[in-house]
Amino acid sequence: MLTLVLNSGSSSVKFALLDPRSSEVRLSGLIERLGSDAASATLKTGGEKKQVTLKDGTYASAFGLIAGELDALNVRQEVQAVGHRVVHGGEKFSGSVLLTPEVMAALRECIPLAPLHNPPNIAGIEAAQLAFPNLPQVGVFDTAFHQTMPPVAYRYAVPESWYTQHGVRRYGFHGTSHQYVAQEAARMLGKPLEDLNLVTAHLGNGCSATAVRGGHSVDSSMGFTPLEGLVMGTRSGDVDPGLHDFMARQAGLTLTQIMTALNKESGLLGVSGLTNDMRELEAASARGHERAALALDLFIYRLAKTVAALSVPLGRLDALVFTGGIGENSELVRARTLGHLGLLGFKLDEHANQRAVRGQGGLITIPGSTPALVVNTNEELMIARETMRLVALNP
Ligand SMILES: Nc1ncnc2c1ncn2[C@@H]1O[C@H](COP(=O)(O)OP(=O)(O)O)[C@@H](O)[C@H]1O
Ligand SMILES: CC(=O)OP(=O)(O)O
Ligand SMILES: [Mg+2]
Repeated sequence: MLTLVLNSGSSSVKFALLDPRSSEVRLSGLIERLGSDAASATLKTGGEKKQVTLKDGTYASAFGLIAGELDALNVRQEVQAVGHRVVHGGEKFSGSVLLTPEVMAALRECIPLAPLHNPPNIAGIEAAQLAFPNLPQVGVFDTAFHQTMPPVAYRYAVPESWYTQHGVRRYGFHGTSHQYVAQEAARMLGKPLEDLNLVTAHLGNGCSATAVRGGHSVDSSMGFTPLEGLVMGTRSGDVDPGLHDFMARQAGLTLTQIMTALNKESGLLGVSGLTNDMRELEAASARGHERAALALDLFIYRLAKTVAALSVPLGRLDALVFTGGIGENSELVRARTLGHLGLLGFKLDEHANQRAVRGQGGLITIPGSTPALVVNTNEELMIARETMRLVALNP
């Protein structure tokens, strides 16, 4: 029994074919530069990796390629369902759903809530429905896990009609990852999840941190859109809302230009003027590149402040969890973040921090410290499990 999991982004599709019961991954891949004529795919089967060029940059050819790979592996008959990551479910979706025509219509209504993420998600679903017309397709939302946030966490202090008429509230994202790593952290700590108060930090291209009390999200750093909160690769995170008007008047920018700058030209890239890639930034900073060093400082300082703020709804912090490409791999970001957080009782174990590389994870603090740990996220496995659960409920 296999599930195909798809994460369709604005210029890439990540996919994995896996068995949700054994967690075995049969095929995985990343199709990049969609929308251009230089689209290419990196595919992994077993231990082998190969690079393929697409005939054009459309979603249709991306899904044609995936279907072709399933045939080449002779596994198409074993695939029972397709699970999709959907970033924004608004207030309509508090859990995963079968992607019926009615649900697709409701998803289109959520486009204004996540203009950068939802359109490619929807395009990916439509292409998958054409490529695999006989398979049930399920949507798993980034926002679902955060539906347990109380009003004090999800409301903004804006006129009430903005919320009641336009759905302006905080939603939270990366929920699948926060939920998965919270469960794994409980397992690694040998304690029931119900008894644990955790802050989980998902640090990838998009970054967010969540307060998880007894396995439920009670607050998160991302809000109405995936732009709020932490400093990210190309996103600013929190800024003064007054600067939109100021930059429009002062620099003559349109709202679209301002939003593009905040989403795509800010964050690590904007401050360093160099790159949004944490590996490159660390290397440049080590060579003495001052703007790279500042970008790194800002990223870490803001992360630490957010972890401290998210401890407030928990009352007591039992552990901090690092995950995502940066959280799992950057020894430096973890060490320096904990360095800011002595007041919460964190004491780094340098050797453990060096050992905690992708594939291993584990505790990175010394005995007597508030525990901090590295947990490798697995959004694909969570989506595959959710997909099979939904399919079993709707035979
Ligand atoms: N060894 C490493 N050291 C520091 N940062 C790393 C390392 N490996 C990956 N990263 C960073 O992880 C980020 C990408 O995270 P990832 O979770 O893969 O992204 P996405 O959100 O696209 O899934 C990039 O900034 C990348 O530089
Ligand atoms: C919600 C979000 O920021 O997603 P990503 O990290 O994939 O950009
Ligand atoms: Mg990610």
